[in-house]
Amino acid sequence: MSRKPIIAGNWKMFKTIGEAQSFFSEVKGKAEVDGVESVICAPFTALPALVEAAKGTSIAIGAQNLHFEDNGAFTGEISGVMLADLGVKYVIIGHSERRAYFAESDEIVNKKTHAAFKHGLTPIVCVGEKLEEREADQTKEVCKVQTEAAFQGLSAEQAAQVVIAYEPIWAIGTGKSSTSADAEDVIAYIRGIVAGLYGEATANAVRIQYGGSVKPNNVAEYLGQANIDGALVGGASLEPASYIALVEGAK
Ligand SMILES: O=C(CO)COP(=O)(O)O
Repeated sequence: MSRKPIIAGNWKMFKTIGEAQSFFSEVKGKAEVDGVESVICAPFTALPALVEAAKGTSIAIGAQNLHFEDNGAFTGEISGVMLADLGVKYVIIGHSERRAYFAESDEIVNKKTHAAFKHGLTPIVCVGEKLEEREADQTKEVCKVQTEAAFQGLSAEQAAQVVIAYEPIWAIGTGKSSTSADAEDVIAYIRGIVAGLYGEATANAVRIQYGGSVKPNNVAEYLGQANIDGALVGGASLEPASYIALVEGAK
């Protein structure tokens, strides 16, 4: 079963429109490698310019959040209708920063995942444990609960399209990455959770990324693991040369 590797940059709350455009002009043609999917998840304000710049390239553009309703009195929110209208292809859902700072529950993550599919967007659903949960040996239980909740009510066909990002929270932005063996162990377990819900064929189709202090110098090691299909990268996705190296490292 061959799954196409997927490198996704999560810019978080970084880059103006001009900065996004200049980044894109530097990675165009370079962060495009046969056999590797390359996705840039940018702030909402930079999305129209990036979608325009990405036309005719193999780089896909993603958002970092969406609201689960299509329209309504939800001041400050952006819906799947609006993202699809822009030409956005991916959306990150349930990032640990959104769970921690914006009170996103497993139930909200599930609603957002359904909303993504409703509008033809591919969800990148984030799961992962806190440091205290890891220390209490609860990593797998936390990932099981989050994964099962996120997939609630999805058809097998939809489930196969989900990209899961396993991001141990203690490894995000800390420089303390999980060892590739530990990440592989948890990711293989998460694939088993999907198999339990939908069967082996669906589980074998789902792509699962590792995220947390991924850099050009360690990306290949993660991608070399049997169950790790890509990386969701924060800090190291912000510089063009580094982003290009990440995509090349996923070959
Ligand atoms: O949160 C992350 C990606 O979503 C990981 O961030 P860093 O790559 O900066 O650790």
